[in-house]
Amino acid sequence: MDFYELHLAGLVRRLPKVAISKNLSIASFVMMGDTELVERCAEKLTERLGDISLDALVCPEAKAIPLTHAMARIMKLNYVVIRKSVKGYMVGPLVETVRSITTTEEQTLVMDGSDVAKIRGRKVCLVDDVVSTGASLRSARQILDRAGAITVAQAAPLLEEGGHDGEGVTFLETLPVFPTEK
Ligand SMILES: Nc1ncnc2[nH]cnc12
Repeated sequence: MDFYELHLAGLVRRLPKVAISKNLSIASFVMMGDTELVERCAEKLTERLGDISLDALVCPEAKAIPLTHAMARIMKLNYVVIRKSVKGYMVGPLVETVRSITTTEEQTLVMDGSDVAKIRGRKVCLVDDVVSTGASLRSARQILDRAGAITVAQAAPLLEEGGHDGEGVTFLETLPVFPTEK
């Protein structure tokens, strides 16, 4: 298997290249479970956000949850996770059907009603692990708008090349994409 050597937040990781189509391969980046990488990225990203005034962090489930938790600890904030399905234990969930611009697929995003109450009228930073096309950030902003939150910042350790232009996203490094080897 072919690998890409990622240098991020002072650490090095070997990411397996995975074909996502006949022509395109990505370097698979899964920081969830990598304690050292999560903690280091949290420190660097928090530093890079500077002294912006925030009331809470928000992330989509699932890969960005540990990073968001680590950042929230440093910033002494709580955080909200945008879920992908309604759970029986939720109280008055807010459900938003989003359609990505790049695919025609519909996706359901859900925020527990008690989480909506925490961020309504509040300033939040949206956190993800890797920003690719920007579709997932866009969808997340859609449900945040409906929840009445004010998204004042967006942050991710990696910005994948060839997708989102990075404008408005605080990031640490870019991640290349590759032609699929035949
Ligand atoms: N390179 C990547 N690795 C893991 N998840 C991703 N989502 C978008 N790009 C990704």
